[in-house]
Amino acid sequence: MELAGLACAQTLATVYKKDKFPRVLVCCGPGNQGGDGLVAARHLGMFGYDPMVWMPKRLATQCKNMEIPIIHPTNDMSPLRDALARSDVILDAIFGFSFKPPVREPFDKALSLITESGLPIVSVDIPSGWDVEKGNAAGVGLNPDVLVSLTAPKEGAREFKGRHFLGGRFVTKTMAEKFNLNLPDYPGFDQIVELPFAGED
Ligand SMILES: NC(=O)C1=CN([C@@H]2O[C@H](COP(=O)(O)OP(=O)(O)OC[C@H]3O[C@@H](n4cnc5c(N)ncnc54)[C@H](OP(=O)(O)O)[C@@H]3O)[C@@H](O)[C@H]2O)[C@H](O)CC1
Repeated sequence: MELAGLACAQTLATVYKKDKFPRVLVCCGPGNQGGDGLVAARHLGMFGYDPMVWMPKRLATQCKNMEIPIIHPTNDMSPLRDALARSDVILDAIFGFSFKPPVREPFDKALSLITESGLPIVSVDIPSGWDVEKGNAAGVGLNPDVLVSLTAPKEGAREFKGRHFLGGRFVTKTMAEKFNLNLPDYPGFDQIVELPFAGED
């Protein structure tokens, strides 16, 4: 989770510079992906961004220690609406590969509000509301500008057409060979590597 969260923070910081996009709304779901989001919020704070966290339950000792404001949603969406109005970019850490449709409350309204905000979105591992195999087949998922796949790109991300990064630099050569993962090398000591645009051969 630590390396995954750092990769998410580094991806957002690579694309959305803090002088133009200082205020980051990190939307955290109820699973491990939400945990990645909290770790990313802490790293973004260390990078000098102004992160804020929206999440469904109290997982956030780290963020409290760093005085990162946390919005605990109820079914009332006004706190999220207000937070979106005070943000420059969104880190989508709501659902990852364990998402199963249909989207349940309060996330159904949240996904619509996030889309309606028009803010740039960086999604973690698989855009929230997309199926890990079938992509946005249900048509209810977010349409992010940037995706950071963790460990390896998922089948459902094949149709993603934005800037695509790979993070989670913890796959050993043995594991990569065992699972036949054809992963690119990471540059230097970076925790992320940008993948060729989907349209490029
Ligand atoms: N790829 C890797 O090697 C790593 C991935 N990481 C991150 O972890 C997620 C997968 O974590 P997991 O906890 O298995 O799943 P999610 O984070 O996707 O979320 C599951 C929770 O979401 C709830 N859920 C599922 N579907 C819905 C829905 N339609 N509406 C509302 N809520 C939903 C689900 O609730 P249940 O009641 O169904 O259990 C779970 O609470 C992966 O994608 C990466 O981001 C690791 O951190 C690092 C390695």
